[in-house]
Amino acid sequence: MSKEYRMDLMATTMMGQAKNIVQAEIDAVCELIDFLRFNVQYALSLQTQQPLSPSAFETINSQNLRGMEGFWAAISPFNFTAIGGNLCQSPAIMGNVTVWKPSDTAMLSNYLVYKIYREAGLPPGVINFVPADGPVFGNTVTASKHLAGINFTGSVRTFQHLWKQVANNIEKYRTYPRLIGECGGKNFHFVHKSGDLESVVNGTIRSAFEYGGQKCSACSRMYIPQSMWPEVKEKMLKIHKEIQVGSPLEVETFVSAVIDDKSFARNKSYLDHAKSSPNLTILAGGKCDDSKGYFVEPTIIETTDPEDKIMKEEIFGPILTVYPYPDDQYKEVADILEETSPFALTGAIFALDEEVKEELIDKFRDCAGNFYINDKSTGSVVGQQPFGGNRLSGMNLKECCCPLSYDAPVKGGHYSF
Ligand SMILES: NC(=O)c1ccc[n+]([C@@H]2O[C@H](COP(=O)([O-])OP(=O)(O)OC[C@H]3O[C@@H](n4cnc5c(N)ncnc54)[C@H](O)[C@@H]3O)[C@@H](O)[C@H]2O)c1
Ligand SMILES: N[C@@H](CCC=O)C(=O)O
Repeated sequence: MSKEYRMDLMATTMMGQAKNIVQAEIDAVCELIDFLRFNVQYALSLQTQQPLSPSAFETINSQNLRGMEGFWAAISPFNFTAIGGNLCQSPAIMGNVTVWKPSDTAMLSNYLVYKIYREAGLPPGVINFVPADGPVFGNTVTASKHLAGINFTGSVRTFQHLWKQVANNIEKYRTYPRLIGECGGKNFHFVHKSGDLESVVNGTIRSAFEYGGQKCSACSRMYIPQSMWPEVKEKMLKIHKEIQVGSPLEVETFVSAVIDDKSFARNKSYLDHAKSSPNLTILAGGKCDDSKGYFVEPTIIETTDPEDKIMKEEIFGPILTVYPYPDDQYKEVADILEETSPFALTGAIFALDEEVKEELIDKFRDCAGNFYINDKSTGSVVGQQPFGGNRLSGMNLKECCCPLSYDAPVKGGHYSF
């Protein structure tokens, strides 16, 4: 990809989706290129999987991969330019036609991705870029008898709605549509008293607040031993004071506005809940302002109730809630975590005690599609930490089914501002 296009992809992602320059590069350039490279290599490797031919002198058996009849609907979220560029092109690489509906709030960068594909030689009619209202698009594609599949990333609510629409129309289709959905999360950091304090502090600040907590993998709840909390809190509050909130176009900005008015209202409702609930104390942030841009302060909340709704529901903004627990009760608290939320996208444990580590890995095996050990819950790299959620977060469809995709060194999560 030319330097000009890489710059344009970053610029459109910064302006349209309010990513700072670092986050825009990770997403719109690096991850998109990684997806393109990975998908081609993966498609080629699928071709090599052939059935047995036990008596090759008499019979040669073969299996050919071909595109499906009809079209795939690719429906993408606002938060990653690379995800839009991936959802539409991965079915196309396998020989399918896709109709790509970008998010209403990521149109500019996504259109540029489409133009780059066309300029790179993609024939007309293979990937069809169709900006549209979500429900109008959903109603239209699920009513078509030619629907071959849906490649969706976004919220649980939208995916379940689409699934129901397909079920209601099931008798109309020429072929059974394949449904692929990767959805939301309520990602956790679970700290044991043997965890490395600096990794906890830096990893949690990054995971909770990079891109304003609008990565599907962002940490939004943390469980920490009471003995560690005072020092971790002090260090986190110190870093919090240095976080720059502002325009994504300013190079020192760490957190910018959330994506739109709906997101602002959702974030505000959780801040209002925190202000009125006796179980919750706002330690830092807590304000929001939509007079110019939809700004929500990076917020750290402490809770005395690990089952408060703020520990269960996806907020998708820069709001982190921390539950300090009695040090000797980590097993009981792990049980609570396991049951608290219907999501299971990403999670991380911070523990250096080998026995405890093994115990927690086993305990949380179904709580996260991507599981991190002594590292933050965000930042998966294509081909290195295959991504996909469990339970309501997704279908765990990754190129590798290993539930423990990443065992990082203890210092792996370090970061300096
Ligand atoms: N698991 C993952 O890999 C992953 C990655 C990124 C984002 N997400 C999740 O995505 C969500 C944030 O993205 P969002 O706000 O764009 O999600 P969303 O569900 O609001 O929208 C996703 C897409 O669906 C479209 N849509 C909305 N209603 C529709 C309908 N009735 N029929 C058809 N399409 C419809 C939207 O226009 C958009 O293009 C969060 O829940 C986040 O966790 C998950
Ligand atoms: N690759 C991203 C996940 C994408 C979801 O929004 C991460 O792990 O940070």
